Amino acid sequence: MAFFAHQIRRGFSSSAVRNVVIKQVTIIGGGQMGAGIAQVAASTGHSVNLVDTSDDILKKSIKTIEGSLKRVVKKKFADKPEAGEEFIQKVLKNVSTSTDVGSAVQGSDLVLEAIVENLKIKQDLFSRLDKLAPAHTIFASNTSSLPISDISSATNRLDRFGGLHFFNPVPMMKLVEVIGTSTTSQETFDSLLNFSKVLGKTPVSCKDTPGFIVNRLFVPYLYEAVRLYERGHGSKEDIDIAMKLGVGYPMGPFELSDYIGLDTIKFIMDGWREMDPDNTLFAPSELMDKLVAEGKLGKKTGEGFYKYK
Ligand SMILES: CCCCCCCCCCCCC[C@H](O)CC(=O)SCCNC(=O)CCNC(=O)[C@H](O)C(C)(C)COP(=O)(O)OP(=O)(O)OC[C@H]1O[C@@H](n2cnc3c(N)ncnc32)[C@H](O)[C@@H]1OP(=O)(O)O
Ligand SMILES: NC(=O)c1ccc[n+]([C@@H]2O[C@H](COP(=O)([O-])OP(=O)(O)OC[C@H]3O[C@@H](n4cnc5c(N)ncnc54)[C@H](O)[C@@H]3O)[C@@H](O)[C@H]2O)c1
Repeated sequence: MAFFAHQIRRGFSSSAVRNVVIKQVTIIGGGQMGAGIAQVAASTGHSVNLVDTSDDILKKSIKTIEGSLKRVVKKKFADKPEAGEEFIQKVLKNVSTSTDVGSAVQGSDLVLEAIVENLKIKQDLFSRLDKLAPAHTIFASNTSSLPISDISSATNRLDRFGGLHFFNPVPMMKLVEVIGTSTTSQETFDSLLNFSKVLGKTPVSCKDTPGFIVNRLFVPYLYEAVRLYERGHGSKEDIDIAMKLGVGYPMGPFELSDYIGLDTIKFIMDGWREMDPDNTLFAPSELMDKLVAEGKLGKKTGEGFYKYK
C-alpha cells in the first residue's frame, strides 16, 4: 500500500514505466549555466546538443567551454599536456550546436532548459518542445526560482518533467538540486538523480517549494546585504570582506551577485514580489534596477556592482 501511494504521489503513468538512461542531452540556452552544464555532460561522455538563438552566441559558448576546459586540464593533466589537449578535443567533439530546437531534440533522452528566468518564455519553449521531442524524452529546467510545476504545466508530459538546479560555476560546484513535482514519476526522478551522479555531482532531493533548499536560505542573505549597503551601513567592499573573512565564504555578496548576473537576480526578485507582493523582503532595490537598466549586468558585461578589466 505504501508503495502504491508513493507511485500515485509521483504520478506514475504507463508512458513512464521504464527508467531512462540518459546518454544524449539537449541543452537549451548557451549562457553561463548552459555552457557549464554542456561542458560537464560532454566531459562525462554524453552526446550534447547545445541550442541558442544565434550562431554568434553559440560560438561564444564554445569559447567559454574551451577556456574552462583549459583550466580543468591544467590541474588534471598537469604532467601530461598532450593528454590534456587530447581530452579537450574529445570533449569538444561531444558537443554540437544548433539554433533549431526541433532538430536538436530528436534522439534526446533529456532536454535541459537554461534560458532566461521568465516563466512565460520558459512555458512557450516547453510547449513547443513537447510537440517536437520523442515521447520518452525527459524535460528538466535549471530555473533558480520558478515553480517547476508552473513550467511543466505548459506540456503534456507531467510525469517526465522535473527540475535539475545546477550551481555557478557548474564545472566547480559539486551540488545539483533534483526537484520532483507532485506529478514527476519515480522513474523520471531516479533518472535525473542518476544523471547528476554520472556527471560527478552530488544530488540532493528537493520538493517543488520556493527556492528549493539553497536559494530559500541564500536569497534572504543576498537581499539583506544590498539593503545594508543601501542604508549606508557598510561599503560593498567592506561587506564583501566581512563575509569572506568572517564566515569563510569564497565570495562576498556583491562579488557573487555580479558573478551570477544582476539581470537574473532582478528576474528572480520581480517574480517573487509578484507572487508575494506584501513581503518587504522582496521590495525592489533602486540600485539594482538602475544597474540593470544601464546594462551593467555584472561580470558577463564587464560591470555590475564592480568594474571588471
Ligand atoms: C535587493 C536584493 C538584491 C539581492 C537579490 C538576491 C537574489 C538571489 C539570487 C539568487 C541567484 C540564483 C543563484 C543560483 O540559482 C544558484 C547559484 O549558482 S548560487 C552561486 C553559487 N556559487 C558560489 O557560491 C561560488 C562561490 N565562489 C567559489 O566557489 C569560488 O570563488 C570560485 C568561483 C570556484 C573561484 O575560485 P577562486 O579561488 O575565487 O578563484 P580562482 O579563479 O583562483 O579559481 C579557483 C580554482 O577554480 C578553477 N575554476 C574557477 N572557475 C572555473 C571554471 N569556470 N571552469 C574551470 N575551472 C574553474 C580555477 O582554475 C582554479 O583552479 P586552481 O588554479 O586552483 O587549480
Ligand atoms: N547565473 C546563475 O548563477 C544561475 C545559477 C543557477 C541557475 N540559474 C538559472 O539558469 C538559467 C540561465 O541562467 P544564465 O545565468 O545561464 O543566463 P544567461 O543570460 O547567461 O544565458 C541565457 C541564455 O539563454 C539564451 N536564450 C534565451 N531565450 C532563449 C530561447 N527561447 N531559446 C534558446 N536560447 C535562449 C540566451 O541567448 C542566453 O545565451 C536561468 O533560469 C537562471 O535562473 C542561473
